[in-house]
Amino acid sequence: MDNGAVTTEPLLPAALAAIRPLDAPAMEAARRRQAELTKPAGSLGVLEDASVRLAGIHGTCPPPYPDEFVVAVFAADHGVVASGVTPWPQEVTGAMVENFRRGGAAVNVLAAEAGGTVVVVDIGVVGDVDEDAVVWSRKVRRGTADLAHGPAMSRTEAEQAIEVGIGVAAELVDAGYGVIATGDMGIGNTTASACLVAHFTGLPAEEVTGPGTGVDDATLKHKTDLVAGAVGRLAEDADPIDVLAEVGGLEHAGLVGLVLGAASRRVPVVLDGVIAGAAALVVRALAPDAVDHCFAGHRSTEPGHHAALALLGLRPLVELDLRLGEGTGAALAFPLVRASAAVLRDMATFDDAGIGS
Ligand SMILES: Cc1cc2ncn([C@H]3O[C@H](COP(=O)(O)O)[C@@H](O)[C@H]3O)c2cc1C
Ligand SMILES: O=C(O)c1cccnc1
Repeated sequence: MDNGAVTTEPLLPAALAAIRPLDAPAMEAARRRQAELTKPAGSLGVLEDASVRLAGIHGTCPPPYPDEFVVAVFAADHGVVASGVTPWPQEVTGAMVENFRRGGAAVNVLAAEAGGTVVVVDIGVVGDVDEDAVVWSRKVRRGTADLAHGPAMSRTEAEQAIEVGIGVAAELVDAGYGVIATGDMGIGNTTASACLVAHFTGLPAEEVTGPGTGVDDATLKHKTDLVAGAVGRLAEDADPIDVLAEVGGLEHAGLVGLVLGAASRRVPVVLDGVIAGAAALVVRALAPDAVDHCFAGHRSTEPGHHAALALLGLRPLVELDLRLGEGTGAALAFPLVRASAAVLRDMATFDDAGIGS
């Protein structure tokens, strides 16, 4: 790592060892309590399911009410931009990091609306990025190599980036955040996402490659062919971290670590769009129980996100045709997760209210 950080004990083995299935008795208690609350059984729909999941993650019913949440935006550049998969220049990644720092991006606005904080992790932006309270310097390398022509990064770099994510999760949990939302910034990252989704779902590139920030038909065809070619280099049973190194991004690897780290501490994660969904597929391959600690904040219009959520078995909390990333969909969904905890904690039971059921 070129940030001078000295890695001591690797964090990944300990995180994987600490991840447990959801707590079945706490989930059963939450289901029983939902049935006793003053409403027809099941009438709060997905909110009831969310409250049961929260109880299972925390191992208590009612689960703690999450006052605060943080969006951890992992930012990195992608060598595949040189292959013409996005209309935007690479410099936009670093420029958006400065926009996040100043509070001017969509995720800043939407996180603030929901009472959340934004932290940006430079895990691989090409240009120099200054560190402060908002932007954390954790560069593993300055952008990936072009995945069209060979591995995006080495396995060691992918592992380092996962370690960064686990470390960030630990810092955020220690700082008291009760829910962590995922965010991403990286011009070109919908191409790497499509590769990950195609590999892990086994679906053809045409079904999981989308326009990203918006490309014309010819560019979408080129992007799709490029994804098919890159995924074709991977053995079906390839090790998930090798897959990440071959066709993923540094922010994907960071997000893998973030989810694993949060799950290992029994802290819920709200996933954002296709970039988070692609990272969660790597998580699923490494530690399936960690996926149960996640909520799908929303479903983006990118086709790969539909495919990823289907395989993850996660139902999106909102569907608003967003196609931005940054953590915007996760920030919008956080109040729903919080509301599900409030229902379990605050609603009266039929007994309390003296209403016969
Ligand atoms: C100004 C701007 C702000 C963004 N915020 C998130 N993204 C999103 O778009 C990019 C992925 O799309 P593609 O693969 O087509 O390049 C990522 O940076 C993602 O975070 C943005 C993109 C732009 C241009
Ligand atoms: O689904 C997303 O998060 C997304 C879609 C398009 C571009 N950037 C992100």
